[in-house]
Amino acid sequence: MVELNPEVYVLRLGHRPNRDKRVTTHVALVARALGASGFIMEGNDESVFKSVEKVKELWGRRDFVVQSVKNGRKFVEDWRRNGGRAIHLTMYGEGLNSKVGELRSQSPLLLIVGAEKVEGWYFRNVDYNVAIGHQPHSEVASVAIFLDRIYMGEELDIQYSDAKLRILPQRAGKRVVRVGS
Ligand SMILES: C[S@@+](CC[C@H](N)C(=O)[O-])C[C@H]1O[C@@H](n2cnc3c(N)ncnc32)[C@H](O)[C@@H]1O
Repeated sequence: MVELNPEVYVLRLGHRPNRDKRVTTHVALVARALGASGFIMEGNDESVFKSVEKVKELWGRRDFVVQSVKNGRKFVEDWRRNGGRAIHLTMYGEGLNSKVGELRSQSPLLLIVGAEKVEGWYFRNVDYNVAIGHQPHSEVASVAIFLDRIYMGEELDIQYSDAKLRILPQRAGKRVVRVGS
């Protein structure tokens, strides 16, 4: 497996169980697939956690952390107190191009993404507010682009050694082989 640095975790704020199941699940799946080490959600939603656990079980990376926290602010405070860097992804922040070099040399990183409006507290109490372009789009795209840029595309070659299933890439059609139990 490729060794990716820095270590990145994703904190999802503002999840609304009646509206955000799919998007929040996608934030977590993108984080896992593109090399992050864990997904933390403020609040709880068993259906999101179940979907991610199912993917881990079949496709590997069983050590990918999936955690629910009651209070996102406290999590960020503790994270920073323990030496981690907190990065809020927001279209109002500083452009990723100007920050990515500096961020590559720091670890672990906590990426914070919202659902609707993110409280002002986060803008003031993180190490960086980083924009993935200055247009409104999506938390899923923001996490994906951030990980791709920080890992410079190496995350696309990840193979998880504890996977039960592996894809044999095809020009056309699908081939999936069972590699573990
Ligand atoms: C659907 S957007 C919500 C935007 C919301 N209207 C606001 O004012 O924050 C959900 C999340 O996607 C992320 N996001 C959207 N566009 C972004 C951008 N251009 N750069 C970085 N993150 C972005 C942010 O983390 C945001 O909280």
